[in-house]
Amino acid sequence: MAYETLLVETRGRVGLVTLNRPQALNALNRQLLDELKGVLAGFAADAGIGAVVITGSEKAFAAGADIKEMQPYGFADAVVEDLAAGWDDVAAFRKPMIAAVSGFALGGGCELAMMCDFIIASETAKFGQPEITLGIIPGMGGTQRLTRALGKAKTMDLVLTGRMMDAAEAERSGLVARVVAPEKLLDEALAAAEKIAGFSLPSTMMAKEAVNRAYETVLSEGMRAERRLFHALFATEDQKEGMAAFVEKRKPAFKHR
Ligand SMILES: CC(C)(O)CC(=O)SCCNC(=O)CCNC(=O)[C@H](O)C(C)(C)COP(=O)(O)OP(=O)(O)OC[C@H]1O[C@@H](n2cnc3c(N)ncnc32)[C@H](O)[C@@H]1OP(=O)(O)O
Repeated sequence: MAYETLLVETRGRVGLVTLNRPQALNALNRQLLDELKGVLAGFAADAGIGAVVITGSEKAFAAGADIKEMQPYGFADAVVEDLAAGWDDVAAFRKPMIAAVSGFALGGGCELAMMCDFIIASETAKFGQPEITLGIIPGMGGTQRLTRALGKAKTMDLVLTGRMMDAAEAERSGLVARVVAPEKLLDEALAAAEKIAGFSLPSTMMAKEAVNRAYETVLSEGMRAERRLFHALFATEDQKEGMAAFVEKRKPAFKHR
């Protein structure tokens, strides 16, 4: 299937989505969101996909939501359309998803990267929430996910000044999992995704669900959720296979069930 704003391919068990609006530094417009949601729904339903990588261009992962598209909105339009709410479907994707970020990841671009399970950044990456310079605030989760990732002080600094932080600062602050040379970015992200996709899919999905629970609940509830997910995995064929393979000193052949 052809998309106007995305390039989509599969590499083995990995789905690779490249944001493709170079003329607008991959600004996130309605069409891109619709296309991305469609692609992710396809990957969600495809048993052959075990992980996804989202990337952009060398210059920009994404320079934010499309300002030209938002410019004419009034309050009523934003409320009635529930502007930015459609991105919650992207954040709700249940298989592991990695953001491979080069260049600008600003506003909605930074927020999209944070919807992924972790971020691998090129040394050239620049993160920021510059919405304040436009007379608005982040609307795709920036004030919430950034605070959870960086803490209040750094988030206030970024959100209130609108400044950008480079990859080294983003890694030091805990936003980014790894920083790599620009030419290694995609290979590193695809290798990580391939590795994840080789594990039992129920276990990677439950690992993701359990870690995400830590963001949404108190410790005792999170522990209970983890324990139940942990117990549930003993009902899978892959748990039998994984442990048998360890004992028999061979590689496991997971069937993802
Ligand atoms: C989702 C919410 C609710 O949280 C809100 C948001 O995301 S609001 C958007 C937040 N993002 C920004 O404010 C960043 C806007 N862009 C820039 O500041 C600059 O483009 C830059 C610093 C990223 C790069 O600057 P430069 O290299 O000088 O390139 P430009 O000439 O500025 O851009 C090239 C081209 O892309 C268009 N562009 C860039 N960003 C956006 C955007 N977010 N929306 C729409 N269009 C964008 C820019 O207008 C240029 O196109 P032309 O005007 O030349 O046709």
